[in-house]
Amino acid sequence: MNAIDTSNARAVAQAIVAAHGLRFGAATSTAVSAPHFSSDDAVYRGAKQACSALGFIEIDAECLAHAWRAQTERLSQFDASAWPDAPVDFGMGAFPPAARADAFPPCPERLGLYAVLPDAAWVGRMARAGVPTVQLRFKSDDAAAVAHEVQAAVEAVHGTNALLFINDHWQVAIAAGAYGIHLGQEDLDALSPQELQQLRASGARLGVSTHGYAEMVRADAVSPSYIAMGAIYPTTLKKMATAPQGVARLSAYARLLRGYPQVGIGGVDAVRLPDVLATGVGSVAVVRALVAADDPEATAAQWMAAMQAAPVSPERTE
Ligand SMILES: Cc1ncc(COP(=O)(O)OP(=O)(O)O)c(N)n1
Ligand SMILES: Cc1ncsc1CCOP(=O)(O)O
Ligand SMILES: [Mg+2]
Repeated sequence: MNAIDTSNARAVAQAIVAAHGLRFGAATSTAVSAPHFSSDDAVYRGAKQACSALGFIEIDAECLAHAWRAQTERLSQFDASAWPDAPVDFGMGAFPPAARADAFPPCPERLGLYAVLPDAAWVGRMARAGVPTVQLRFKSDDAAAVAHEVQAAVEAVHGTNALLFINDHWQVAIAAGAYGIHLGQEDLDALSPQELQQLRASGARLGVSTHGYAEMVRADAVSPSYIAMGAIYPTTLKKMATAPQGVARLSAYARLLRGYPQVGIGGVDAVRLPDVLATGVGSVAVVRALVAADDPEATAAQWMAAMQAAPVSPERTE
């Protein structure tokens, strides 16, 4: 490792881009404007410049830059090759998160194939096909229709081993006794402290969506049962506010979040599945790969076999 002058932000930026440009792609120059610096620290400034050049959005470049500075202080040296991956450097809570006093109830480390489904009939169908984790993602403002569909989904998994998460409609899900609830960042933001407390007290598992570093830190603050990361690839199912993350970033996220059950989602198909599994995530969530398949049961069986055969990433066993 060549010694880098850590008082020289430009040298820090160049060293980080040189070490990680191939992996994260894109950067041809460190001259990309970093719109705002919140500190004068040269490692922070150089890292923010580098992470911006590597294509990270502002809030993630900011988050990463602080982590680079924290890592450098903690190790008493700057190592451009060491992409930050210690939760403590991101200001996260104690790991493993399941041991925290405020942790949501645990769920399996490897949730396996995770089918995200539009109605209770699909939930029952995939649960009976042996899919280990299913989600009802029923988008409706009609309270009666939501209550009916959630109750039907809970009943649909009876007699199967499927773990059922309900997307968005957390109060209805608690009332119906669902295994867990999945919330996005906006859903979390909409909760009052009292509502978050009510959710915690319910005993339901909580999964949270994330789309980058800043959102992972936000998700970690509520100590959820699992963290979902995406969209990995382009998806036509949902309009995403952020660009597809790709597997290089997903691998970095998975390493940071080791200790959480992890779910990768967004645009995964049979061809892409091995690359996603190689990142170490213990679960892959899909909509179209199952719902639009010619034979959803056969497709689910193939995917489950592929996921069973995937080796546990060494990073997950450290
Ligand atoms: C497993 C899983 N991951 C992510 C999502 C997306 O949740 P959210 O960001 O709240 O968006 P909507 O699904 O509500 O449109 C998910 N549902 N499941
Ligand atoms: C709900 C959701 N959240 C992030 S990507 C996505 C859709 C995933 O659907 P598909 O697997 O068909 O791309
Ligand atoms: Mg949502």
